[in-house]
Amino acid sequence: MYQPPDAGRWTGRIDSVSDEQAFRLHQRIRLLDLSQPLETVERAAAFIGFACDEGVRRNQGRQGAKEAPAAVKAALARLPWHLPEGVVVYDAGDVVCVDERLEQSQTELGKAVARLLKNGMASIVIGGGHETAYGHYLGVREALGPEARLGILNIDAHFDLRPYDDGPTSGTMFRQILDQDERVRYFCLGIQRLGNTAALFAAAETYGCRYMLEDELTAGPIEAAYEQIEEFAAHHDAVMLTICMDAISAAAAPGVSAPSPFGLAPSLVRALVRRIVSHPKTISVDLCEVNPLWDEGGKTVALAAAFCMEALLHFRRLQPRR
Ligand SMILES: N=CN[C@@H](CCC(=O)O)C(=O)O
Ligand SMILES: [Mn+2]
Ligand SMILES: [Mn+2]
Repeated sequence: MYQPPDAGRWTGRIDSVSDEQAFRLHQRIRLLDLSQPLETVERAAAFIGFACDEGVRRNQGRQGAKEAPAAVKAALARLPWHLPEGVVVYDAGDVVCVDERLEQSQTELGKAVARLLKNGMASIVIGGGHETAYGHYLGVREALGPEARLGILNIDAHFDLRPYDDGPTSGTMFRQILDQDERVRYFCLGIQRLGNTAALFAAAETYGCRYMLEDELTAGPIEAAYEQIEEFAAHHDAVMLTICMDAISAAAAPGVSAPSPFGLAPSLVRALVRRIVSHPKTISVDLCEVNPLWDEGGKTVALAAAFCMEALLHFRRLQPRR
C-alpha cells in the first residue's frame, strides 16, 4: 500500500528562518506524492520508504525494520543541508507491507522506484528488511529495460542467496534475482565467514558471485576494494547499491536483526558509499535492516541517516554539470 509523504516527519531544530546557510534538511525537503503527476526537475533525488519486515519474519529474524523509514527520515530531517545549489530533495512517501503480503509490496516498491528513475531522479530507498532490495531491483530493471547489464553491489555480512522454495524472505533476494535475470551480476562487500554457512559460500560459488570478506576489506588498503568496484562497474551499463546495516560492527549498529561482532567500521562503509555513488553508472541506492526497536540510543538510526546523506552528497548525477 502506498502512503504519500507526511510533512509532520520533517521537523527539527531551526537555527535561522532566513539564513539559508543555517538550513537543515527539514527546511529544504519537498514532498512528492507518487499518486499525482510528477514535475520534472533536472538534479533531483527522492527518498522512498519501504515499511516492511515480513521478509525478516519469514527468515526467523528479529522484527522491527518496518519502523525504520519513519525513524531514519526523522533523523535525516535534523541534518544540515550541504547540497550544491540547484539540487532538489524529495520525500516520496512510503510503500507499506500489509497483512504479510511481501511479494505484492515488493512489486509496489518496484513501481515507485521505476517512476522516480524514469523521471530522472536519483532514488534512495529506506527499508525495511533486506527484502527491500528485491523490490528495489524490480524498479531499477523496469527503468533500465531488459537489455541493460546491471551490476548489484551489496554491502552486507550475508550473501542472501538462500533457496526460496517456501517463498521469498530477507535472505533470498539475490538468488531470486540471479535466477530470473541473466543480465545481472552480483558483488558483495563485507561478508562474514561466521555469518554464512558453508552451503551459502557454495551457493556464491555456483552463482558466480564476487565477494570480499570483512577481514579482507579491513586488513587491506581500501584502494583494493575501489579497484574491484571499478572493474565490476566497467562490465555493466548501470549499478545499484544496496546496504545491509548488519555489515557494520555491532558496536556501531546494534539495531539490526542479526548483529555482526566483527562488522565493518562505519568510516570504511562511508568511504565505500562515497566511492560507489560517485560512480557515473550508479543510479539508485537502498539502505536496509535498521531495526529501531533493537537500537541503542538511536545510534544505528543516526548512522543510517548519515549514510543516506552521504549518498545524497556524493551522487554523481546531483553534482553541478561541468
Ligand atoms: N538478511 C539476511 N539475513 C541473514 C540472517 C542471518 C541470521 O539470522 O543469523 C541470512 O539470512 O543469512
Ligand atoms: Mn545482512
Ligand atoms: Mn542482507
